[in-house]
Amino acid sequence: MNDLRILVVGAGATGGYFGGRLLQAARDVTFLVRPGRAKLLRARGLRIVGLGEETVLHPPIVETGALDETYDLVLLAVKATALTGAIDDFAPAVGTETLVLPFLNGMAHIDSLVARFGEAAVLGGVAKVVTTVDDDGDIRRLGPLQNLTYGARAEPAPPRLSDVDAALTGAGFPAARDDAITGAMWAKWVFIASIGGVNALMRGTTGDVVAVPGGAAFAEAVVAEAAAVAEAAGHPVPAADLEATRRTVSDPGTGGSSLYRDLLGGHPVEGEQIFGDLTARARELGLSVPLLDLVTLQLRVHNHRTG
Ligand SMILES: NC(=O)C1=CN([C@@H]2O[C@H](COP(=O)(O)OP(=O)(O)OC[C@H]3O[C@@H](n4cnc5c(N)ncnc54)[C@H](OP(=O)(O)O)[C@@H]3O)[C@@H](O)[C@H]2O)C=CC1
Ligand SMILES: CC(C)(CO)C(=O)C(=O)O
Repeated sequence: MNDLRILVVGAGATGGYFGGRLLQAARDVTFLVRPGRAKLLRARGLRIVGLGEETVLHPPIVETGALDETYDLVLLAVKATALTGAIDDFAPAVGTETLVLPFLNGMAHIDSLVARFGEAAVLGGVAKVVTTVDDDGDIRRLGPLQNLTYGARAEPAPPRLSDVDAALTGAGFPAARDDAITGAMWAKWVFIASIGGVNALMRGTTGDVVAVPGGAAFAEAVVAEAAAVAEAAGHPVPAADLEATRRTVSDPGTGGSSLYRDLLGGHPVEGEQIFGDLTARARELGLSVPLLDLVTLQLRVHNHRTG
């Protein structure tokens, strides 16, 4: 598996960004997209814009339903709300040697992927990037953060992981293998539940929230609830990561999460996967998480209203 053949499932904010960068670095990348996105990509190209950049790429694309070969690596970059359909759509790309690396926030997707493709095929992954699909359909960077970590969720790591390393590193964004990827995914989950919870409950950026009396204490209380669940579940967030999360939610300059952008845009949000799952685990572990329960309920109402 020297020249790794990569299928990026979803050419949205994360898949379009990291897949686009890999393409720029001359990796063998194909995008699996649905018909609407295919039409737009053919018409405009895949554009990465913002922060002074206007890159236009013309990636190879395959439309869902037309996949007729397997790939070495699948980068899964769909929202959790689209996961079930996406699994069916990319399944023909998964052969006996294929590895699947998901970018999704939360943890629930791992169970769905393992149930379909088996333990050995599914890597853990943490994507950090501040991008959105703008009104023109372009991938718009809203901030400089960009990095990707990935790794085997259990020992022994698949030997093919070194090929994944070779493909993902040195491609224009920081990328690194993490041998404790499950812990890293939990740490990211706590981070995204904290920032997303603060945004969703207060309908403001963390900057808006910490600007008012009581805002910083509220933000701290959301972080504490999320961190307590991770700890009780056996995945305590390392002190440095927790400190970074606390700093981020108390920083007046911090914007909003992708969940908050979806919420403001009136789109369905990943409420069950980021909050419902966390609060269900809290209940099983005998923890009380009243703020996270409120976020869960609020996002259920939002998703019910937006259909
Ligand atoms: N945006 C961000 O800044 C970050 C997001 N994340 C996480 O990454 C994950 C992906 O989010 P994000 O990239 O933002 O989502 P987007 O909605 O921007 O992109 C998802 C893309 O997946 C496509 N898609 C859905 N179903 C299928 C399918 N069956 N086959 C092919 N393509 C499909 C959608 O295409 P269509 O146009 O057809 O609907 C859409 O373009 C989420 O879990 C999110 O929480 C993590 C870090 C940062
Ligand atoms: C960490 C952050 C805020 C950016 O990667 C994110 O994951 C999101 O917006 O969903």
